Amino acid sequence: MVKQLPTPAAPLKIGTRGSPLALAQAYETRVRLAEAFDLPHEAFEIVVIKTTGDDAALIAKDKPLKELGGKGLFTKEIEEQLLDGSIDIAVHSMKDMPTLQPRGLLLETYLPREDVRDAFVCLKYKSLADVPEGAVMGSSSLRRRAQLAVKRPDLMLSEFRGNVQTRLKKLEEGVADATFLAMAGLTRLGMIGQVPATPVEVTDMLPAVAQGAIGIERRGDDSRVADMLAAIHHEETGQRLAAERAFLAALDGSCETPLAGLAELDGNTLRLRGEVLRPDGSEAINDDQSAPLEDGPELGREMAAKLLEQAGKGFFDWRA
Ligand SMILES: NCc1[nH]cc(CCC(=O)O)c1CC(=O)O
Repeated sequence: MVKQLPTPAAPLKIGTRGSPLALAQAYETRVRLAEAFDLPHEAFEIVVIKTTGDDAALIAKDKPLKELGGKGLFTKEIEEQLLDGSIDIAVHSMKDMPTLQPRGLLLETYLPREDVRDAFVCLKYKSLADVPEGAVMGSSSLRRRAQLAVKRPDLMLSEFRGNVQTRLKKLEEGVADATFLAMAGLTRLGMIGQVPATPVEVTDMLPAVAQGAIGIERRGDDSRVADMLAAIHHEETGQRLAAERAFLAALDGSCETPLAGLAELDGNTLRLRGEVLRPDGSEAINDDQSAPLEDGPELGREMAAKLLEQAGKGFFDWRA
């Protein structure tokens, strides 16, 4: 079969969730593809897919995500449509992606990574250090909750979710005094400067594995799409995520477990920082190692094994 580029008459279908951030990520993918192949934007159709995790009724309950069904909550319906050919590619926040994809699908194309840091978001105080004893922090992220519990055991924690706009509204309503959001999301939504957000250095709060990275999933046997995606793949982001996701996979974690990891490149050297925590903040174990770039995934696995060994008995009981 002759390989053909998409046309306005037969557009390539880009599947995405419908949240403002998910849409911004899908539009960015469309712009990069259109520019790489000098095609009109109409050659790419954005297809919005509702997932179980988007169900407003579930989100409103402010329950921990784990109780709502765990892995694949925001991806199952999208991957089904990718497998049955209703869409051709799917755009995801890599932070939310399990380390294994369903049979028949590949997730190996990454766009250039955004700011990896978390942002302290608060209408009253400039930084976490200014927050008075006993204040209420809103977060449903197990990682951020555990990291906060280590740093500021005096603060209260409340479940806090919804898209960025919803969370800001909750702050205005006084549901919580402050929260954390990823800088990447705020940047991609064009909200930097419009919301009271202060970046938190990674030495103060190590980000989630793959934070700030967009991944594009495809069918494994679709060579036309594979060739197209190769043109927009960002290799450095791929190398960093390979190390971080090897670390995550070896810890059997997901975005809903309290662990953090960040790989950075300096020439041909890859530096990996990793952290695992007890959910209540009573203990945090860290490591910081460097290796030749090509050994990134191996370093990720080794670091995971070392942290597991240090953690000792009972540390991971929260996973049961
Ligand atoms: N789990 C939700 C989620 N998944 C990706 C992002 C932000 C964008 C990113 O980190 O790439 C967010 C929201 C947040 O943490 O503020």
